[in-house]
Amino acid sequence: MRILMFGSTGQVAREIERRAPVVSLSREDVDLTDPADCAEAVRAEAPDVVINAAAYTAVDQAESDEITAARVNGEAPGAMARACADLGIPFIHISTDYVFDGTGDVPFSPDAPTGPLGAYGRTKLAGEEAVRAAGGPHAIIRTSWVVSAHGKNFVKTMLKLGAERDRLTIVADQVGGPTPAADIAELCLAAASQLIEAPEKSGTYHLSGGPDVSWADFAREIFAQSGITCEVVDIPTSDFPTPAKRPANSRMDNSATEATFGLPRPDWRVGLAAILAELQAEEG
Ligand SMILES: NC(=O)C1=CN([C@@H]2O[C@H](COP(=O)(O)OP(=O)(O)OC[C@H]3O[C@@H](n4cnc5c(N)ncnc54)[C@H](OP(=O)(O)O)[C@@H]3O)[C@@H](O)[C@H]2O)C=CC1
Ligand SMILES: Cc1cn([C@H]2C[C@H](O)[C@@H](COP(=O)(O)OP(=O)(O)O[C@H]3O[C@@H](C)C(=O)[C@@H](O)[C@H]3O)O2)c(=O)[nH]c1=O
Ligand SMILES: [Mg+2]
Repeated sequence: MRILMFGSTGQVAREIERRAPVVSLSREDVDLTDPADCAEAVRAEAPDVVINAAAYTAVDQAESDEITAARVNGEAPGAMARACADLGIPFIHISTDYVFDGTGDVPFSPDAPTGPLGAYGRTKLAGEEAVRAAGGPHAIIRTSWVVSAHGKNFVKTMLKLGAERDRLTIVADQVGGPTPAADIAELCLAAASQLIEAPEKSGTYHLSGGPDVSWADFAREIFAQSGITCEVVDIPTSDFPTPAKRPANSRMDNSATEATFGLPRPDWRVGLAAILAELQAEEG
């Protein structure tokens, strides 16, 4: 299976590169602000499958830079997907819980109505719609709260802040599933190989780690597992103002993912232990 991947420095891209031989394109190779370049890269490589692991992920920054976010998260995936459809090859794309409005307290199913609260979610939703409209075989994998030993994420932020402070205030009224990038990489690769054989598996799927937790409880588990002494104080979202509004309910129903691709919902506490072990090994 010859895989072309957009992204190489990101959390998910790095975990894919660890697991499979891929031709990966960094920002220097192809900039996603140029959708026509993305399509040309697909045509030039003519692979068996394309995975898009690149995105504009700065949620607050997107509020004041929606034009760039829309190009990277909306137009570029659309151009990639159309190039794939022309070649008749599957396109694997990653999306987010932030396409939902976060109301209620039951897990969102893949066909639940969307209603993004901010620019990042709006642009990611536009990407999903463009991928579906391209009409080729595809998997849109929505995930949430991605963590790994590399890049920017909540685990790394907590390890840094927890070492500096003995008390942190963390929002407790946003609930979702932290998801190790390693598990997303596994699903992307499973979907890639299975869609080549079975394009009828095309659709939108959810992968989020379980059990669902608040950011505050997630922080507590990070400190418990890493042996850091830092008190976590629950606060409401209203006490942590940010440019972008975030969904209160990020719970996602993973059942279709397990039924279709055979991958069960991962336990993020196990993934967290692996991430902390990797970070410790790097420190030497
Ligand atoms: N992070 C999270 O919590 C979540 C992420 N997702 C989705 O998962 C996917 C992977 O996310 P994750 O691995 O965390 O992403 P990261 O933020 O770790 O990495 C983003 C990647 O996109 C690349 N990129 C950004 N802008 C451009 C551009 N203009 N041209 C080329 N490359 C660009 C970055 O390159 P460079 O290093 O050069 O900037 C980097 O490789 C994305 O689709 C994201 O929307 C979904 C839910 C949660
Ligand atoms: C650092 C800090 C954060 N928080 C809150 C803010 C926010 O609600 C929550 C998480 O902060 P982050 O900045 O990591 O959140 P954010 O960047 O919004 O994370 C999101 O990224 C995008 C790309 C996605 O697709 C989402 O699934 C989600 O992972 O923690 C506190 O309450 N106290 C703190 O000290
Ligand atoms: Mg962030």
